[in-house]
Amino acid sequence: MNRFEQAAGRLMVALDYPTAERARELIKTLEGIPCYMKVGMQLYYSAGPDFVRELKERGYSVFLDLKMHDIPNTVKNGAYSLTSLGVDMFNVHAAGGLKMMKAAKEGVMEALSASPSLKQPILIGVTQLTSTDQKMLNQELGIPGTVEESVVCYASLTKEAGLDGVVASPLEVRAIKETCGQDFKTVTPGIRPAGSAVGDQSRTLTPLEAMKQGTDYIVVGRPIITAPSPRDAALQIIEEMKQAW
Ligand SMILES: O=c1ccn([C@@H]2O[C@H](COP(=O)(O)O)[C@@H](O)[C@H]2O)c(=O)[nH]1
Repeated sequence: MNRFEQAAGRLMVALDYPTAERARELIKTLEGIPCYMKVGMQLYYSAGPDFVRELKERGYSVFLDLKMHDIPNTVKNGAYSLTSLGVDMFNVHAAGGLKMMKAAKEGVMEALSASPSLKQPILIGVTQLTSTDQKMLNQELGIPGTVEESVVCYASLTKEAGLDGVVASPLEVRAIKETCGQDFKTVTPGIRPAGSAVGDQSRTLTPLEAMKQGTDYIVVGRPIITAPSPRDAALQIIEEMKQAW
């Protein structure tokens, strides 16, 4: 694998579109770039599992970003379904607690036992959303301490539950890896190339800065999908990622 492919495989493009048709247009412009495709609630709720199967048939790795958060039994059954669907990565909210996250892992393992040809998905916990800032954490959510402390606390809980990693901002990657180990995966949204609009994100870094923090995957939506040329935007981000090595 060359450096371009290595970097592209760590870029997750957020297909935040209302329909499969719109997502397909973007995918066409990114042809030949072996990035991960992230399917979130907007697209999944409209296009469903068929669109995930289509992405898999086209050879993409798929992160299904549905952030499950429910009682343990429900999450276990959801995890069973998503594992059976063949996604490469999916997530649950760490705020659902240890029992809920362990149940998610059980759902994965039961699906794998029922269909041994399935590949085990990477299962990750969402810590604090990258839109959450210090004031919101303390005053709205009623969680004391710093954002980093809360993120590391959720990351430790996620590891204890047997999951593979977390979603966090790139600003917390070093602290997460120091506490949970270098192999514990970090998936980081809140990526903003220099000069691009921050929007509703609160905890951001550029692609290069995020890679230098040691993140495993960067998630990029609007800076690519709303760019005049999404292909050029994605290629520029990959070039920036490569500079970290
Ligand atoms: O904490 C989180 C968890 C998930 N996301 C998702 O990542 C993308 C980011 O999109 P941008 O347009 O680059 O802001 C989006 O799909 C979110 O749902 C996140 O941003 N933060």
